[in-house]
Amino acid sequence: MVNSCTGRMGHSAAEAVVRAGLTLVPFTLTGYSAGVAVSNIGVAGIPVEVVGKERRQDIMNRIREQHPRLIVVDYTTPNCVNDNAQFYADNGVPFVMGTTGGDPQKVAAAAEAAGVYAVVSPQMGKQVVAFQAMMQLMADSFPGVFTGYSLSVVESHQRNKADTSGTAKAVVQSFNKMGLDFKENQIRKIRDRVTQLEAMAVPEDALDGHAFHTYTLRSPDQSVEFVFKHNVTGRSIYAEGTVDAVLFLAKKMQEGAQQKVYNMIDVLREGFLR
Ligand SMILES: NC(=O)C1=CN([C@@H]2O[C@H](COP(=O)(O)OP(=O)(O)OC[C@H]3O[C@@H](n4cnc5c(N)ncnc54)[C@H](OP(=O)(O)O)[C@@H]3O)[C@@H](O)[C@H]2O)C=CC1
Ligand SMILES: O=C(O)C1=N[C@H](C(=O)O)C[C@H](O)C1
Repeated sequence: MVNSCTGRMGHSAAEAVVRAGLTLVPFTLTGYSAGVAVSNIGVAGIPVEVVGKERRQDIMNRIREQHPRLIVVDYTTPNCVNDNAQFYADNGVPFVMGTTGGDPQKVAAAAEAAGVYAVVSPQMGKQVVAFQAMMQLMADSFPGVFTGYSLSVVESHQRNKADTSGTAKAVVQSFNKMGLDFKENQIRKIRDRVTQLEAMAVPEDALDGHAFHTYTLRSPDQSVEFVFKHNVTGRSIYAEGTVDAVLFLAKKMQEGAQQKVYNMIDVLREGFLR
């Protein structure tokens, strides 16, 4: 089940689910209430019924009965991510949480408390996850290595992305361990199209779907500069990674693994890539 197929990322993930030969549950949640939402949307030719909050428990009861091996994928919005995670946990349903914002620790805690399997990650793109893991490794191996250096973080995304990049926030935590004094609220968020086109060189056809990240570190005397950059256009990298996370969870469930909550670095480490 992918929530929400009405959104860009949810739709793309649902298409990847179908491409991978998995069964897409023909229901998806929406933030709208009854009577306002479109009642049906198509994903790769499959009609998917849009379900408002007032019906979500009834529909979830039906889905759980019909699909005992159900796994939910969530790409919704920062303002409902914690409520959704609690809903899945309360229903004992394993989930892949790709939605950023909200309180990711609470998302993980909800799954943990309910004993529900989950992958929670602000970044599903495997190669970007590998970069994240590399930064974590560097921080763990050489804590304080960049003490005294300055850091600038710039992230550019489509105009209607509400929150600051969850990926940038996660990478900043590693830089903090490396000795860089930098707060999440110092991340420069670019959402205006002119800057995206002119300063960030985002291709025009990717303005509605891109994730450009640049991390620049400079020594106190400005004689040394490090630049780490990952620029993504479109959404396929995340959609394919989402399917990997779903398959990884299915395997963990089958094995009855003791650990319940994972991130994408765990998925990568297990070599669970298609
Ligand atoms: N982990 C990763 O690798 C990635 C994460 N993301 C994250 O995914 C999220 C979604 O991004 P994107 O698809 O671009 O955003 P969109 O705005 O396109 O989609 C969000 C969708 O969420 C739905 N929604 C809102 N409230 C609820 C609710 N209460 N219950 C169910 N659905 C709801 C909306 O549907 P409606 O309008 O019908 O209410 C909307 O279609 C963001 O947090 C983004 O940062 C994005 C890319 C990669
Ligand atoms: O909203 C997006 O588009 C993305 N969100 C994630 C984030 O907040 O880091 C991942 C990627 O940047 C795309």
